Amino acid sequence: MATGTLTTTTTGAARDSARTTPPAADAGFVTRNLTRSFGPRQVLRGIDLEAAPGEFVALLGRSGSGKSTLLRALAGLDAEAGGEILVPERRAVVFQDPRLLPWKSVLDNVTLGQHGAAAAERGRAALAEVGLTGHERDWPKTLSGGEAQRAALARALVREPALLLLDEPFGALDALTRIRMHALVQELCSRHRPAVLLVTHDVDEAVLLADRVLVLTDGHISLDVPVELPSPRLRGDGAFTALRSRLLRELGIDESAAGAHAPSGQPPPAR
Ligand SMILES: Nc1ncnc2c1ncn2[C@@H]1O[C@H](COP(=O)(O)OP(=O)(O)OP(=O)(O)O)[C@@H](O)[C@H]1O
Repeated sequence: MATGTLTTTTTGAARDSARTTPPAADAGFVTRNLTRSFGPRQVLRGIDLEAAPGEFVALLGRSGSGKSTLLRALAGLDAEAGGEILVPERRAVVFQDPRLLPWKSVLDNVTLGQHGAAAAERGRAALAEVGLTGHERDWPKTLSGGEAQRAALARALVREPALLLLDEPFGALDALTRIRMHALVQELCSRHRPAVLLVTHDVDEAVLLADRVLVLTDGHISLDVPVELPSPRLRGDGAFTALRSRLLRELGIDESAAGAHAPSGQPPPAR
């Protein structure tokens, strides 16, 4: 998947401030001095980030640290964020709940906003990619939680995003479905190569899926580490465990309280 042209959004408080030089045009996304406050509380305190096209970045942080706030700013859903955001025009978001329109068929949800035979064909192809062939004419309420989330992924894919924003997309799924979704997202991302920002509270998930893991603490990126593990990545493998321990420490989570690595696929949350 090609990276789209980056669009610059200078938002919020920084709207009138001096503009900085645009980044290299091949960046996946860029933020400069990204800030966001809610009343007196400054949640994002000037975040500078840059991700390469096709890079899979996971964002960890304790509950309320501002992960979703950062993702919403990148999605263009927050007009009040301050600083500079450079993102491709073609971007898509998948949230924890699938947000399918109940009065539209699964296929019509996937192709929402797109019309004609070519759009329907792309929608059917995206549904096939997520294993939902045969469900095109179904109503969303007849899908299981995992199927609905796969439909939401298809809706994102059909837009051929250069940037895919995932906000705890597996959070509401049972352990087995979550493992299957991990495999599906890995496969789809290796095929389409969007830049990805995955917001999660799940340390194991971040280490399993990402090329790079960030930890958000007190409004700053307190840790930014590449995930350099042999493939396939195995929970319980020495390097996996070492990185997991480092991330848990950064999150201030007692490893014994977090438990051993979780073969059940239900890793400890960073809460
Ligand atoms: N619209 C809003 N109005 C007021 N406060 C908000 C708003 N959105 C977020 N916040 C506050 O900003 C902080 C960060 O919220 P955010 O949802 O980004 O955290 P998070 O790291 O994604 O948390 P979690 O892991 O629990 O989902 C929280 O204290 C939250 O209450």
